[in-house]
Amino acid sequence: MATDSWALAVDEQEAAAESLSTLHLKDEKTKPDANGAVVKADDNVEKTEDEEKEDRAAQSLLNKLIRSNLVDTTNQVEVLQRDPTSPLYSVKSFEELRLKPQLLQGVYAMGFNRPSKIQENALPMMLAEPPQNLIAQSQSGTGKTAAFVLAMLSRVEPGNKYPQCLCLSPTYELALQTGKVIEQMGNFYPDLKLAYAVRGNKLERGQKISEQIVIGTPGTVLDWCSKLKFIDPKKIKVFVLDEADVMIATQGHQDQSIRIQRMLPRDCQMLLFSATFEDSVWKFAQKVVPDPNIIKLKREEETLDTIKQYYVLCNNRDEKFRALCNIYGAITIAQAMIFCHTRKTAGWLAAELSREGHQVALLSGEMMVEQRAAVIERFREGKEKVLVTTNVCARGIDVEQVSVVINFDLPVDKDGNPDNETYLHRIGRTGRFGKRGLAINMVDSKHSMNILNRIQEHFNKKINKLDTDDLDEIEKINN
Ligand SMILES: Nc1ncnc2c1ncn2[C@@H]1O[C@H](COP(=O)(O)OP(=O)(O)OP(=O)(O)O)[C@@H](O)[C@H]1O
Repeated sequence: MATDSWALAVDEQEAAAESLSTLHLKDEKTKPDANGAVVKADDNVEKTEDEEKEDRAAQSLLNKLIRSNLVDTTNQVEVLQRDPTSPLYSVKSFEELRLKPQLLQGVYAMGFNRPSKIQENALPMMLAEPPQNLIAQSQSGTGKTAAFVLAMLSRVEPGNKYPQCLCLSPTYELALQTGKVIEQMGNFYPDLKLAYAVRGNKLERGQKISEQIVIGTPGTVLDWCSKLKFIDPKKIKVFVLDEADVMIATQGHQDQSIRIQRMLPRDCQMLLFSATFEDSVWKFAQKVVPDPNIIKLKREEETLDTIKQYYVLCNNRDEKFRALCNIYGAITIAQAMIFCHTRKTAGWLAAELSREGHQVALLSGEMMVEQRAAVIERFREGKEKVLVTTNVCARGIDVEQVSVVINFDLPVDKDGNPDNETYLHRIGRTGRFGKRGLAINMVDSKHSMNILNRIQEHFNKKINKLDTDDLDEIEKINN
């Protein structure tokens, strides 16, 4: 039958997509290295960062695992109302939202005192009557998950034993993280139950789900709504599509999400969240969220204004290492991050630095996400003083207390051109953390000198030469 064949195709798509997205999570043949970090046994293959597929889902999970509180931002929220003539409400306290007492209790029990920047505008919109649709974009850690969980919990009726809120996540692991927030915030609803529609969660055919909130990945949710009929989509009141940017990066998820959305009643509230908002996300968002209100919160701009930048001229990798040791010998570096172009160089450098007696942490692409989160956590706590990493691993991770950044290799894109954006992100600071910083670039060829010059021109900021054989000169840079 036609329906069976597409359901089968969906199955296959999701299985393929999930095996891709869990690539970094699988325990491959691993062995602990000198620092106790786990690295794959066969690490001899030279892989450039560009060959390492950027795994957005893994990155997103990593961010969630290492985040302990809200990312504060001074940028203004941009609001586009569906009906521009209606007054725009924003709230400065949770009390103003007139939440059910048990929900307010849950919010306070989580330690939230006041709404975050995006929540100030998003919450009144999401809780309005009649329900309104919303597309919201803000960087990771600004309170999106907490906002839509609150919206679901305020609409759910625990007395009704069937699914009323449906939340789509790109992966099983991300679904679990959101599930934890629902459980925490919904802690004071004794009858509230949560079901995970994820691969491997098998139910008997013909069964109906009694849980009021279902969270899952698109393929399985689609099966549960259509082929298996565990969920009656017509009874869904709130539909959340989380991490839309990650979602559309996975093949098949976009179509599946749209198919699910088509089964929902017209008056179902549709909410979509994304950390970024490139064209493809925007197009997708418009397909799944009719008549939306739109909220955008710009990322804090990074600048090089408070950073002293230097370069060191070397002939090869060993000389770069010696220069690094000289720098360490001359100035006191509380904590440094060192970026390498390949995993292999990163592994080699970490081992050499350990041999020299440094406490080194290595962040490498083949580590499982949880292990990477643990390494970052230890580094943040100051247990290690040097973090050696490739760019792919460190993308999007802020370690605010790092004052020295060393580009052991300069950032280049896949065509070998300077990657200015990555340079800025590695070294730059946002206004808020405007502490002075020090950046040292290692140059080991004509080609890398050319890259450095182009970076210099791009930012119109001078990068001074540093002679690492002259200890007095090195000492001066730290003043
Ligand atoms: N109003 C608030 N007050 C204090 N802490 C909050 C508030 N809202 C959320 N948080 C906390 O801030 C952190 C980030 O929030 P949240 O996970 O909702 O952000 P997000 O934008 O969904 O980011 P991500 O997509 O990475 O999860 C979490 O630890 C959360 O518990």
